[in-house]
Amino acid sequence: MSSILYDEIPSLDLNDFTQGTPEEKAKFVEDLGAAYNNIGFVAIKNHGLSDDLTKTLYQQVEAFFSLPESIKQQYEIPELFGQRGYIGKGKEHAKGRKTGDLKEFYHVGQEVTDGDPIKQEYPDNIWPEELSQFKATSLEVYKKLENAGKTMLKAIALYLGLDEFYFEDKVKNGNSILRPIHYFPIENPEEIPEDAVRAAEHGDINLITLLMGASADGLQVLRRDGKWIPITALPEQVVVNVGDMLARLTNDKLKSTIHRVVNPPRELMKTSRYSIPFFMHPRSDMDLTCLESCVDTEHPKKYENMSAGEFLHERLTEIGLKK
Ligand SMILES: O=C(O)CCC(=O)C(=O)O
Ligand SMILES: [Fe+2]
Repeated sequence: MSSILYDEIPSLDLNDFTQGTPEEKAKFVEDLGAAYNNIGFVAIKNHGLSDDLTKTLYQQVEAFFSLPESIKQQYEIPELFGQRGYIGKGKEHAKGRKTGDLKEFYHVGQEVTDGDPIKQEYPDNIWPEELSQFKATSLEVYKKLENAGKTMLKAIALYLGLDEFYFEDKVKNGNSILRPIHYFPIENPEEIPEDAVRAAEHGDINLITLLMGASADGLQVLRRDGKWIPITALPEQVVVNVGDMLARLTNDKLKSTIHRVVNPPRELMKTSRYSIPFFMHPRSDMDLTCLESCVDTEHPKKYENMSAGEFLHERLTEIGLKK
């Protein structure tokens, strides 16, 4: 096993995998595997999201979070445990913490349209009436990121020595979530809890995360030697990282790296930050039992057998979204 200490996250071109020669495709798989084995994050270009679509979604998202609190609250439905719609300021906290993060966000989930009975497992999406393009734009971005995620999972499967299509049926109509986030301005820093941060250090729950907008300052990843590395993605790149479900499946061969979003310096406290992660989840019945190929005497099995649905339920309770 290699042990590279990256100073920044590696950059890859998804076209090498989808349109490249067999050599380019193999190199993509090898580079991706090395990056996920070491730091758990890469930045990719040619992910299929156009600049225009990205811009339109950001514009809709900024307009939504600018609505009066009383309107936004109409889209917060407690019975949904934050699975769909608006989730207000300070509601979510990282696992093992009590102080809420300095953010508000909105969850858009899977729209099942092909008669798959899994539709009954998912609550309906909630759409803000005030914004004419929010629904169409977020669903279009959802599809694009889901497709890019499926391609990344093909490369991951090959790296793990599995069939290229190993994940295909597991993520079909999966429980993925698109999450536009607003890290709101802090008018009076004295009034927030002393240990409150934009997003406290955490690992993501899902298989992989595709993050639009990580080019804004603040996102950092924890390197194996304990050093925090800032993410320096370009505007046209999407950052793709390993989540806890994929780490479980691979017995930590692929690393779900701890990351956080730090507060801005005091003079910038009154500014907003936006980001839009797409959390790629499988269907709830996916078995996350460690792959046999990832367990040996040097790497004893670390995780008990669990389905994706069981793991998700456990984690949502730990982060304050589910009671
Ligand atoms: O806002 C970001 O850049 C990252 C957000 C994040 O890590 C998360 O929501 O899980
Ligand atoms: Fe995260």
